[in-house]
Amino acid sequence: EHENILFGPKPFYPIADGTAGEQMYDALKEYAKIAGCIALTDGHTKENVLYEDIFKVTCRLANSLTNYGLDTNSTIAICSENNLQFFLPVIAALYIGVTVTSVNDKYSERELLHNFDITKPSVIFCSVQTFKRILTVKTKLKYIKTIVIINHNNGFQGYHGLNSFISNYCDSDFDIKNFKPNSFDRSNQIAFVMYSSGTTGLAKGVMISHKNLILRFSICKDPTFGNQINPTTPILTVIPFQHSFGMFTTLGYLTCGFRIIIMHTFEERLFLQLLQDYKVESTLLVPTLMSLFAKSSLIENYDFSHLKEIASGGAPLSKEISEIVRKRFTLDFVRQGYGLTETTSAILITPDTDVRAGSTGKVVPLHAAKVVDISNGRILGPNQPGELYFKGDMIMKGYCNNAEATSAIIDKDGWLRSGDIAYYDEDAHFYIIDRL
Ligand SMILES: O=C(O)[C@H]1CSC(c2nc3ccc(N4CCCCCC4)cc3s2)=N1
Repeated sequence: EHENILFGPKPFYPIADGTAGEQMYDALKEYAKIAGCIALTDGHTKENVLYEDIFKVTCRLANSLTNYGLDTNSTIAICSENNLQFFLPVIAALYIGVTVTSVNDKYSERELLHNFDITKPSVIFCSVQTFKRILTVKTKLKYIKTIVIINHNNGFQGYHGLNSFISNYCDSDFDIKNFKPNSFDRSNQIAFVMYSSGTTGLAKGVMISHKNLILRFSICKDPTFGNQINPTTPILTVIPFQHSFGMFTTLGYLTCGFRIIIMHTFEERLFLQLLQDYKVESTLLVPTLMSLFAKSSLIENYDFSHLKEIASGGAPLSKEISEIVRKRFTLDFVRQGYGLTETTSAILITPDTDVRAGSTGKVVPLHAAKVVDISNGRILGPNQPGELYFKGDMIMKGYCNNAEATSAIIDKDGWLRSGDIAYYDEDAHFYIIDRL
């Protein structure tokens, strides 16, 4: 009965122990020892944040959150555009098992109210830019205890900035040498709640466990499906951190010690200038930006000799656009990944040595896929289109407080329905055809 079920290969490295918070802590502690090792660079302001800064601030912030009264039953929200501070509350929460829910920084108050109604966060970490909307929403929701403005040191209008929150709640005798992330059951503890409309219209809360997340950490280090682990490797990303694609790729990059150049708004000239000036080796794009580069007249003006890969995700990428961009950047291949919010991150990824034009890749380690005939439920063989199903430890725990919607998408054997029509070729490379 394993007929026509496609399994990913063994992981290159065995799955590491510990929660996602413990694994992140170990990685940051390691890179913090490399003097001057840069973690993040703001592509707009050129400001840098070092691994040792992130390590120190996240440990102090975790201690502050604990003293504020948060624990593994608590949820915090992050509502911010891409910036250098975005991951500080996220990582601090991972250390102590506080659940993080990330909401779209472009959302209206009504959309924010709907999302917060699902997750009921007690503290909202926002930016100067989102503060006004968050303050209005807070006045309507009694379970929100306070707001912290992450890209402001001292805060304003009676609310703390990141530094003033820490100096107010961190142990006065805090010594980082004594700080340790909490240990808890990584399979059950919810690390994130992300929002997805799934196969219906209404936004639901997707529960991602620490176990789901450490599988992403493992895959991003896999030489075939991810990147080589060379600290300081420059990566450029414009993917919104608030969405699964940007959140889990960037967290993965931090566990690899990469130098991540970030943008909060896409500007073509700046993007190309950053690729050149920082000798970027890999960059993440979405298909709309791939199409823009397919038509761009600026590419010839820059030197991309260090660029090894362009990787696309977040939506299907046409073979034509992929080929045009590959040639224009004189690359051997453009890599693709396919994932759903419900599968944490990419569950199909082009293996870097075997990229087929138009294919979104092969099944990642420790997962399985099958293509099902929607008329009779039979599992199909190669080159026969049907509905894609997935199974494995990146499949979400379920939808927040919505057992009915969960059982509608994950069956009793743990197979998740994708809602996408696809086929695979004789060598198990997958091709997405359409949305159901
Ligand atoms: O389409 C979606 O709803 C979102 C949910 S999470 C997601 C993806 N996550 C990832 C994570 C990584 C990648 N990569 C592109 C392929 C090259 C190697 C890995 C990076 C592609 C994707 S697409 N797509």
